Formats: sequence, C-alpha cells, structure tokens
Amino acid sequence: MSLAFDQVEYTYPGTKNPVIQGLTVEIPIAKRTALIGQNGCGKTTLFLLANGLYKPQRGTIAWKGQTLSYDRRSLIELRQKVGLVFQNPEQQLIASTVAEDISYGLCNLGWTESEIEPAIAKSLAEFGLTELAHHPIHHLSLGQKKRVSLADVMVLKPELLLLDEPTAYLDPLHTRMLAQTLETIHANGTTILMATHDLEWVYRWADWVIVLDRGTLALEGTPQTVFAQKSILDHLKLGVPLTIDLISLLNHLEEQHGNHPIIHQIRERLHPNQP
Ligand SMILES: Nc1ncnc2c1ncn2[C@@H]1O[C@H](COP(=O)(O)OP(=O)(O)OP(=O)(O)O)[C@@H](O)[C@H]1O
Repeated sequence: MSLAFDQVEYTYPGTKNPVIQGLTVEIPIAKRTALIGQNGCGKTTLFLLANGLYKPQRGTIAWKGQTLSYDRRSLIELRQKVGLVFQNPEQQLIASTVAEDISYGLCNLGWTESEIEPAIAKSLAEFGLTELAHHPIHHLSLGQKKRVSLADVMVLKPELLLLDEPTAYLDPLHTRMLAQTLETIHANGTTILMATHDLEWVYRWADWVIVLDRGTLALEGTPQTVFAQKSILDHLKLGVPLTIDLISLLNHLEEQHGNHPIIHQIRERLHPNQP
C-alpha cells in the first residue's frame, strides 16, 4: 500500500461537522485509482490531508506504513513523495515564469543551481513547455497552466501523484493529451489517484475506484465491480457511465439477434482503458 487512512476524521476550523468521518481507505500501489463522489463529499479535503496540508483531528494517515509527522522537514519529504496537483492552477503556480515555477520545489529540496538547470530543461521538454519557459505565468491559457502545475509536481519525481479534477475545463484534444501524459507517468512507475466527476473517464482509465459519500467510504473496487452496483450509485446520485448501459444493451441485442458485425463494431468503440 502507498497511502493508508485509518479512521480519519477532519473538521474545518470554525465549523461543527466533520467533512471526513471515520474514513478508512488505502491507495493501492502502482495503480490508477479514481476518486469519485458528489460535490462537497470531501475529495479535495482528502487530498489536502494526504499530503499533510491538513492534519486529522482523529485517526491516522500513513505513508508506506509510517504514520505522517507534521514537522517542517517531514512535510517537505512527504510532499516530494506525494505530489498534489490542485484543481485550480492559480492555487499552485507561484513564480512569475514557467521555468521559475518548475524550479521552486527543487530549490525547496536544497538542490544546487547546476542540478536544477538540467532537471528543468528535461521537465520543460517532457511537458511540451520548452517554448514557454520564460513566458509570464499570467499570459498562459488554462490548459498550459494545468500542464505547468503537473510539471511542477512531476519534476520532484513523486511516487504517488494526486490529481484533483485534472480534466475540468479541458477541451477534448487537451483531455486526450493529458491521458497520454498520464499513461507515460504511470508506465514510469508512479501511482496515481485522481478525483474526477467524469465517469466515462473513470471507466476507461482507472483500474481501481474509490467512492466517497459525505466523508466516508461508500464503495471501492475495480471499475467493473463498482459500476455493477448501479442501485447504490443511483442512490448516491452518481449513476454509472453511459458505456456500461450501452454494453448491457448490446449484450441484450446479441442474445436476441446473434453477433451482428455492427454490434462488434460498437463494442470495439466502447473498449475500456483508452480514454
Ligand atoms: N476552508 C473550508 N472551511 C470550511 N468548510 C470547507 C472548507 N473547504 C471545504 N469545506 C467544506 O468541506 C466539504 C468538503 O469539501 P471538498 O472541497 O473536500 O469536497 P469535494 O468532494 O472536493 O467537492 P467538489 O467535487 O465540489 O470539488 C464541503 O462541504 C465544503 O463546503
């Protein structure tokens, strides 16, 4: 296991009710895990707990079996291993140019300039940002800012990447580009946990799904097993991906009319794991 929450409770200061309530869940190592749940169920809060920005009032969070410590040094180490990409890049980007922003985390880790420079050049190339290296951050499009946010985190080579709704506001082309980038990141050995409302993406991309409901674990499992729980997901007002409904319709058609070539063609288009 990479990260494990054990009976975690978190209440925002000045509020009465916990938004994370007795949450016990583990993020499986080396998988692509999707975190889903209604608006306000606690996904972002879970991420902020996961990389130590918030500290639970009850319960424990452990990274590779070791309970988190909240002193400055431990947090810097944790945030190198557990990288968080915020939903809104404005919360992430702090420097004035792209290259400076990517260098920020490495400076914090105490890298020297001669170590930082090649790492930045590599990162700029990997994320298609070389031409934008010296551009002011505030001139970038949202899609470009999201790419810089991801580069900021990936330059630290985290073992676990937390992505908070990374496809929000991306057009189809940039969503596909993100999917390819994430494939490379995952293939290079990084565990990914992504919060998203896009159930089609979850069905095609994830190999593990965690469903949160009002700060507690409602369901977890492979996309196939989780999305088979249609009545629970309907009750949680999440529903299931359209693809699942279409597949059951195709199964029904096949039973009645045999394996027609068009059914075969539609099945190919619906094939999972290819966002
Ligand atoms: N700083 C804060 N102070 C008080 N309450 C907060 C704060 N931030 C979030 N909350 C509340 O905590 C709950 C969980 O919010 P959170 O942002 O974690 O949910 P989420 O699942 O990420 O939502 P979404 O899908 O809309 O992004 C919500 O009820 C929210 O209003």
